[in-house]
Amino acid sequence: MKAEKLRLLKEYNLYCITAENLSRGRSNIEVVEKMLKSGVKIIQYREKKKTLREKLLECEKIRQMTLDYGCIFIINDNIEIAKMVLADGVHIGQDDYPLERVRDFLGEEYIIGLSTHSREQLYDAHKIGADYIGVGPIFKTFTKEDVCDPVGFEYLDIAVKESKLPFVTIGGIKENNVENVLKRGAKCIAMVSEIVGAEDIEGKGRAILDKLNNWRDKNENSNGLC
Ligand SMILES: Cc1ncc(COP(=O)(O)OP(=O)(O)O)c(N)n1
Ligand SMILES: Cc1ncsc1CCOP(=O)(O)O
Ligand SMILES: [Mg+2]
Repeated sequence: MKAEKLRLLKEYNLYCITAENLSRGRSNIEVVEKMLKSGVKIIQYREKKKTLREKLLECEKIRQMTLDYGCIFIINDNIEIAKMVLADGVHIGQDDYPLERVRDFLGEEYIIGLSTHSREQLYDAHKIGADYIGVGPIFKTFTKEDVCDPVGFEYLDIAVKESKLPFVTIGGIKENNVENVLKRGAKCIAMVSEIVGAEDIEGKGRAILDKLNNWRDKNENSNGLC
């Protein structure tokens, strides 16, 4: 079950993250509905400003919606909400609860993703039992308030060569620069503002999924990896 979900993170895929403040007046629920209709298979709920009660109510709804569409549901930071709504997993950063404690709290079936910004953190993530890692921010981004400097392609190249875990590339990635990231070997791509800020979220999601699928077909066929 978990292995099947993790396969989605290993493949060419679009990993969509919510941000109501960038959603042009649309609610997280409306945005998630559109993401799901576009065919996205991994959604993270990331919400920094709402109360726990508000977040729980939204996550309960999104849990049901993602189950209806066969989409993985990851919750950022709020590990207790993830347990309450039976999400598929959580995403934590270097300053959040230690991964070992999160694993104790959630158990083996939950997916735990960990943000990494350096080779040292990548190896640590393997050691402490992360299921996948975040690699970024690749480019400059204004979406995250306390973001560190971009790690650029230098760390992405390390992750491509040395990560034994699935990795999700994040930070400043858009429809018009995603190929630069794919060229370095990234497969699972996270986007926030590009998706939630699009006038036509469904169209934008489909266009990026098409781009990833075309890239996969072209490159995996020519490498004889299919
Ligand atoms: C897929 C993915 N990668 C990185 C992050 C960032 O997590 P974190 O460093 O904990 O920062 P916040 O998102 O909590 O501000 C992420 N959320 N998802
Ligand atoms: C949550 C997060 N973690 C690292 S960069 C980032 C935000 C990425 O947002 P965008 O895709 O809009 O640049
Ligand atoms: Mg965090």
